Amino acid sequence: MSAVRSKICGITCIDDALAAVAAGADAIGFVFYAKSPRAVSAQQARAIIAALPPFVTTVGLFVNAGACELNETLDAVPLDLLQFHGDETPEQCEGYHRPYIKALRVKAGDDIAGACKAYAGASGILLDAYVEGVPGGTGQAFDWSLIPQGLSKPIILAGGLTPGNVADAIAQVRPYAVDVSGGVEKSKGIKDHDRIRAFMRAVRATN
Ligand SMILES: O=C(O)c1ccccc1NCC(=O)[C@H](O)[C@H](O)COP(=O)(O)O
Repeated sequence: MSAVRSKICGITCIDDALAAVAAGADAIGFVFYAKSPRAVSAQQARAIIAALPPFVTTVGLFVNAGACELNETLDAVPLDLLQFHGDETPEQCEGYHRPYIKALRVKAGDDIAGACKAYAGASGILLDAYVEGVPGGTGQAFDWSLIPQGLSKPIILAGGLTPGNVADAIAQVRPYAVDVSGGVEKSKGIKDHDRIRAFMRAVRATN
């Protein structure tokens, strides 16, 4: 099995971004969703990305953003990958002609295999916890046994991951990548660099 990749999401400052990269994160995520305490402006994200060394994937996260708002962000911010975390249809996701991942908030009975087929153009599918009324960044894990084997897309596992449970999550799910936000924070939007390092050590120990 190839090494599991990692994304640290909800990055709001240069120091946290550099700490994530130094710890070995493959990608960092920026939340462009105003209702989140982790939300950043295009200017903030641009400044953080300008401070990054090469070979770090930058991910822009949107929740049902309008085309105008999303295109303005794309014009201002050098994003490598889009993450659609709302109810965006496959057609809407495809409409930006950029690599993207689609997030699914998982609850019992969801047809995850069908969703992987529906979002045929996605680079990957991010599986996150379903919490009524909260689109993401919940800090809640979901029942990983709900994830079927043999899905047609690379799976990014998210939702309540921490330095303490990520190894078990990888052993059980064998995802392409893991994604974390709250589990490596001091407070919403402020990352704890020791927890980032502990999380990345735990991921590397499975590789
Ligand atoms: O992080 C947020 O605040 C957020 C808000 C609205 C939609 C999505 C959001 N985050 C998406 C992510 O990719 C998070 O990393 C993912 O939901 C996992 O979060 P956590 O459970 O805190 O690790």
